Amino acid sequence: MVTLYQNKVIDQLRHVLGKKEHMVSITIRMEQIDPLAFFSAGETLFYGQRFYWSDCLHERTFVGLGRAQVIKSNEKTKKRFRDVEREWKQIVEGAFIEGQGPLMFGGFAFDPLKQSDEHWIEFPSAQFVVPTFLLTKQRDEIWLTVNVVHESLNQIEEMIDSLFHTRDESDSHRAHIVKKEEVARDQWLRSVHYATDLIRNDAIEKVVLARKLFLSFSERIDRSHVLHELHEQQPMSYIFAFENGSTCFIGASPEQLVRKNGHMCETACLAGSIRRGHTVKEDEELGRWLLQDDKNRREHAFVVDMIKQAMNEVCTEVVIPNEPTLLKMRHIQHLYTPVQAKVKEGVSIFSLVERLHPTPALGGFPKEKAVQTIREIEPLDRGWYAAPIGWVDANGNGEFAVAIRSALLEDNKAHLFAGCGIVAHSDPHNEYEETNVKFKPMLLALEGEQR
Ligand SMILES: C=C(O[C@H]1C=CC=C(C(=O)O)[C@@H]1O)C(=O)O
Repeated sequence: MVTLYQNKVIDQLRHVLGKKEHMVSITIRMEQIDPLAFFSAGETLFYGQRFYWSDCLHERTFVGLGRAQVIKSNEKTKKRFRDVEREWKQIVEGAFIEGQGPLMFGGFAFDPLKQSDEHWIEFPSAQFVVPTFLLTKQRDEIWLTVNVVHESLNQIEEMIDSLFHTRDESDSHRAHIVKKEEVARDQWLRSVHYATDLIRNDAIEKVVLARKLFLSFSERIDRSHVLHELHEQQPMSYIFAFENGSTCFIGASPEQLVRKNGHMCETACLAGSIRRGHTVKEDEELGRWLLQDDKNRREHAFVVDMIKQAMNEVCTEVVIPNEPTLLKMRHIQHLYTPVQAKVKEGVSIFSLVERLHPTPALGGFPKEKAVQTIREIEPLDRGWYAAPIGWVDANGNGEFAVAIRSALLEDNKAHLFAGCGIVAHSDPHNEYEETNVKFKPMLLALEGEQR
């Protein structure tokens, strides 16, 4: 089987390498291969240059290994969205394509104006990569795309050899947690208190404040294993990982930012939360309470109003139900309102992302004031947490999730992030408990390391 793929790829490349276009992109159909196994197989050759994405409906899974092209922006304004769009168009136009074509994966920082801390040093305000190898699983079909810029046939042949010969490293040692620290807990509680004062004084209407949990492990964290745990434990989430040098941003988010397919697009309002119950009865009671609770309905309404307005500006046929329903994840339930619309001619996925980020579910309301308040009073640098992460294909279709329930992994360290929406009657201790529930997906996946 190995030589079959190798031969197919090499045969196809032999005919097209040396074309005058800058990048050659070919795609072949493959037999079944597990995307997580492919991610793991890339460890030897591509550690620090891998990504993983699987959407919440399991419609598409992407694994990227290596870097054929990188788009990067350190731009601190909204221009970063347009810079990425322009560069992506140039790459696609300059490529020789056989098959489905290249795809890029990446994301944006939450707030490039926030003073950055050293942990996020490898994550600029925008970065996307076109991988050398892209494995696509769409429904039950598997495709391998190879994007070549400089490599020779021999190099590609060796890489494929390595990828399809790597064994499953199930005998590897599991790292266990040796230290757990709540970062700036008291400062965060004070910030929540301060934010409620600002809101009561009409300086702002809603702000989302996040905090951090720091974990240190006995040895290097096995990223493939964490992805595996996230898949097992959070099957209804977007599962993502983006490696950049020695660090990896990873998570299991329930929140869609936007999906564009041709003229159609979708987004979702997700805000307002309560834990899951221990019994079916308790769970239903908590859900009913959430649907009727004024504070949570207010938090949710800010998101619906803002998204409605943003979509109406660039879309037609915007469909938004009048009442939220419940979205139940493993540890938490949220108020949820799905949105569908038809995009106006010429509106790209990048402009949708630019318009929507950050929704009041991650920033607050009004948007600019909320982001500025976060910049001033939140005791951490969010980096890529709570920001758009996702993919765009050669036709401009794609999907972005909001990167929450996430962590930044270093070698044997993990920084976990969780936040919650603060409105006038928020109680700092209840909000603190809510962040504990929101840490759970990443915490359990990382603790899975020691099971
Ligand atoms: C900011 C987070 O969640 C947001 C998404 C859903 C519900 C939220 C809430 O109820 O506060 C938050 O707005 C997080 O998980 O870190």
